[in-house]
Amino acid sequence: MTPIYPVIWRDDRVLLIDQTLLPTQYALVEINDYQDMVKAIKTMIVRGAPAIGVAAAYGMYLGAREINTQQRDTFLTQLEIVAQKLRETRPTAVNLFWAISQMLKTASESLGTVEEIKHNLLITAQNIQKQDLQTCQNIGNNGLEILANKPEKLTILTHCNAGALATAGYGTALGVIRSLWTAKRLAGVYADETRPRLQGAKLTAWECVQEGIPVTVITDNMAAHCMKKGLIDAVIVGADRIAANGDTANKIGTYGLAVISKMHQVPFYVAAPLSTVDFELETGEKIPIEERHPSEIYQVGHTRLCPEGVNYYNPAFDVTPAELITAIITEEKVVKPIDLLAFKE
Ligand SMILES: CSC[C@H]1O[C@H](OP(=O)(O)O)[C@H](O)[C@@H]1O
Repeated sequence: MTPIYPVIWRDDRVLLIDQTLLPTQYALVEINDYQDMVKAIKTMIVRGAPAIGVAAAYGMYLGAREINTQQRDTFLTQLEIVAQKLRETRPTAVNLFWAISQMLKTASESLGTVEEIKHNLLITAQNIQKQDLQTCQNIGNNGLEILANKPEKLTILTHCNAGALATAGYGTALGVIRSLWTAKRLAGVYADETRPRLQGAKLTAWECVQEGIPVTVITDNMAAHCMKKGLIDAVIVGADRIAANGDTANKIGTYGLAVISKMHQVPFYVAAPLSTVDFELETGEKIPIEERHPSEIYQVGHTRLCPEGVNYYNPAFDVTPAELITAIITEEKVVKPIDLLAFKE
């Protein structure tokens, strides 16, 4: 099985798997400048909290590469303009902002010439990518440890795509699923299609099929019925931003899934790197929720679903309160939401 890497640094440019074309077409998009990266994040060619963090880091390097000055202060001022354009792409996933701040930190702490700063920025972007891959593998192993304590194989329900495509590789929620599968502790996956952009039906299903993991795609409104029939042993989802108290922003529909999980006493796990925790936010109340274009609701492919004259509301995320979350699977360990603060530096 060839590992899936959504962001690739090769021959001095970035290649992105175009996730808007999957599963019917696998294509790599060449990104040569930071404006292309801004567009790629906005249009979700690359998506998923950690993946857009990695993409933004490379976007910062591509932007730095285009700055033609040897004056340090001028360079740093122009790099901030690149940072702001990348910040404005999508508001919810904190990994994007974390990665940009890591790149700016490298630039401001780098001594030497502007060329040396640019070199250090590339190294930082590559390290962010490498660290995220290792983080996902650690999340996978920690999830295996906490879940594989029963003799029978597990059936896991997941929402959206928190897989290799959403990270530097391996995945967070799907990272746990991959680790369970490798350890022969997994019976199969139920993947919510995840309206309106269908990341579950298109991307999670694609990843599972690539690895031969049995996957059942269901529409989002079937999850409660599946739990009532006893088909689901646990739910594992990703995260875009976690507040200090454990309230978690994730793809729209996650909150509802947490409520029905509670109702059916199905364990509900969030799998996420610590870089997804925003310790500046005490609770999830102030997590910025991205609203996307209504066409994502009223159109599927070239088919229009709704008549003219209809209003729309298209929040891309919702916030699951900490009390509905059984535990958060991080790269360090599995913690109760209330214990997250222990990781605050
Ligand atoms: C590894 S967490 C990925 C996270 O990001 C997704 O959102 P989007 O596809 O809009 O970028 C979704 O919330 C996933 O859980």
